[in-house]
Amino acid sequence: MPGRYDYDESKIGVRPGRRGTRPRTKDRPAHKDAVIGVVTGVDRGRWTCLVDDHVVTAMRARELRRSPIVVGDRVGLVGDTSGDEGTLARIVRIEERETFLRRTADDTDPVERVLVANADQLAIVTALADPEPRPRMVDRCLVAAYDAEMDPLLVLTKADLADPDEFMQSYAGLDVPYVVTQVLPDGTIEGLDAVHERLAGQTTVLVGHSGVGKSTLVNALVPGTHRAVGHVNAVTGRGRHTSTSAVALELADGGWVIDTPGVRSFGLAHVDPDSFIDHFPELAAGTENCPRGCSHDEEHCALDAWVAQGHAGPSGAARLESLRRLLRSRLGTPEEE
Ligand SMILES: Nc1nc2c(ncn2[C@@H]2O[C@H](COP(=O)(O)OP(=O)(O)OP(=O)(O)O)[C@@H](O)[C@H]2O)c(=O)[nH]1
Ligand SMILES: [Zn+2]
Repeated sequence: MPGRYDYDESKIGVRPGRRGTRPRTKDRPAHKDAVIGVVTGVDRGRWTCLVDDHVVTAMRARELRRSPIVVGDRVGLVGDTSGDEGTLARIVRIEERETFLRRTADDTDPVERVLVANADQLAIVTALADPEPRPRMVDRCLVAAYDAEMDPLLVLTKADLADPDEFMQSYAGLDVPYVVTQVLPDGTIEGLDAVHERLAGQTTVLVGHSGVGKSTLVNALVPGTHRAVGHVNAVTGRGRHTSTSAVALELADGGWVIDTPGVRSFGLAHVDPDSFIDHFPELAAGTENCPRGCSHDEEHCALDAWVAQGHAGPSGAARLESLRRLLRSRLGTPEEE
């Protein structure tokens, strides 16, 4: 399956880089010469875009001044799109996003932000020890993935330090796929093949707290990227904040990984609780008897009876508990993690 960043002419309606072949429809954008690129990096007012197979640096047109343009966005580019040294193209439009990962405004950041566009998988990287896993953060990431209509994947690192079974027990009620990795004494990563398999052909955003081994993983997945590998601070258990801006990296066997060093957690106030009931189909039908506006985490919720009557199968109770945990995680703040 092609990744979302591969050009699909049926969707975009233009042939990137080839002029004069686009259909002349009446809602044709103003910039008829624009070529389509994919944003792979953003740094201080400059966007790095991939156009066909070459890299173009671009600025944002004045009329888009207020529009966030994020990694993964497909954009229309005009001006010098040669990508030659010293050239600068101009982004004149943003194509409609298929998905977007966002976070709500919170105490530390007053603006709701789109973090990454058009990705289809969210890999939540968690060390099994050093630093200790943070289940609340994982739950919040799961909710963010559901909200963004992205598939979650748990990547459990440092299996040399702790057994994954205990951690995974708390996810028994959720059908979240997971892979387990560990760095071997010779520096190779056990479990890397399984990670490759999960990432192949997908556009995957990697999130995780500092020090979990995310950079180590990215360097192994995309050799030659040289993501800075930090050291876990013995006192705080946190790694150094060594890398700063999100970047999309192409996998050799198809697909993309997007590393998001700045993203450690999600404010989730924007998330509609009804949006993730859909991820629990065997419970969703049971909500029909709920009182109007039921939060599904209250006394009169009909789901308790639904599960007790066996409608949700043998794992119904565990699933309901997981659903409620996610519902509650939405109400907390990232600071409580
Ligand atoms: N024991 C053990 N250590 C690991 C493993 N993977 C990574 N590490 C170490 O964990 C530390 C942090 O790894 P990084 O790859 O820098 O972690 P990160 O998540 O990218 O952290 P930041 O760069 O701070 O965002 C480094 O000292 C790594 O060598 C593993 O599987 N086992
Ligand atoms: Zn309910």
